[in-house]
Amino acid sequence: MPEKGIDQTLLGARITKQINIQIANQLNTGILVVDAQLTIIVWNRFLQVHTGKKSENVLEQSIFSVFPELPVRWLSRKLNSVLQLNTPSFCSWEQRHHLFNLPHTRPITTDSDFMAQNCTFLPIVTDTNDSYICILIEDVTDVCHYQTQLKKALAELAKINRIDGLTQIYNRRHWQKSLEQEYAKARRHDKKLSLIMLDLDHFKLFNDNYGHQCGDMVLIEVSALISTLLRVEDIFGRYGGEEFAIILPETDLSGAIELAQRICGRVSALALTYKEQNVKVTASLGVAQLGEQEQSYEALISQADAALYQAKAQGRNKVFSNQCSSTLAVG
Ligand SMILES: Nc1nc2c(ncn2[C@@H]2O[C@H](COP(=O)(O)OP(=O)(O)OP(=O)(O)O)[C@@H](O)[C@H]2O)c(=O)[nH]1
Repeated sequence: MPEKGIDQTLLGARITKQINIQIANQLNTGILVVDAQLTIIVWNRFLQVHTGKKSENVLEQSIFSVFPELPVRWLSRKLNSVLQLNTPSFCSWEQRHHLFNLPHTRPITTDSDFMAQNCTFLPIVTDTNDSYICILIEDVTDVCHYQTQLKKALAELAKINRIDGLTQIYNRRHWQKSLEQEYAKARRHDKKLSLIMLDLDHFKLFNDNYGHQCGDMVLIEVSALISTLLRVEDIFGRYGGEEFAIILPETDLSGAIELAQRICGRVSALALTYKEQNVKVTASLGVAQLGEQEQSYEALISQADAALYQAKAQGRNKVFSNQCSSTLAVG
């Protein structure tokens, strides 16, 4: 009877071992077990398929000789802490895209030739008190690919949300939001803030005389030119059809007027051609500096707008500044 019991226990253990091996070989996850010296003890079919290395060629070998690409210092430290603390550890594809150079088998084009991996490091202690680490390598190439695509799409959407499609400068919504923030900053830190509103002169004539495409070309070229004249902190946006606006943080009125005059001169000197015809463009500009009396960013826009209106009324291709309700012609 006792002998039969021992036989059955041995048989049970053997069956359990075979079941475990078969499960390990059918899983779509790499299973790698190493001992305390980081020598490979278990190697499943997934790893055989993805490395092209059979178990007889890797068992009893150091993990670092089978995978020379592994970061030795980082992984040794990680595995040692798993052994010493007897707690699992994890490394996601977001931390390291892959640890093991296993080629991915997807027909999709991804940023890497290798399979993205989530790796789990599990401590195993046997009843004879021997320590091992089971490394599970999960193929997350699809997750990584679609998340990367999603991130790119979201970044593109965020850009579309901020950028004017025609001129590639900030659109009105983003520009106005920026002005609101700059206004609050200027008020909080008692800093200077100026604004330039710019409107192309008789712009309707470009469309009427040469067609809408010519009008679009003028808008693109003028905004590209102005972009080259600004500092990185300046915030340039398309306010309306042929109206542009520039926020000038930490800039006083004289600095803003100087810039506006430079822009006015450079726009009128712009040599544009459309279908072999010379196209002449000029702009009118209104400048305002934030003063005590403006209680909102909208009030600052109104000041610059009033100055722009004066520039138009006084014959165009001019810079006007409006401060403390006195209008000053500067162009
Ligand atoms: N091609 C083109 N035209 C636009 C665009 N947005 C607005 N416009 C045109 O810009 C013109 C603006 O005309 P107006 O507001 O009369 O101003 P203006 O002709 O520039 O005259 P002043 O501002 O008084 O000098 C209109 O004909 C609009 O159709 C655009 O994206 N592309």
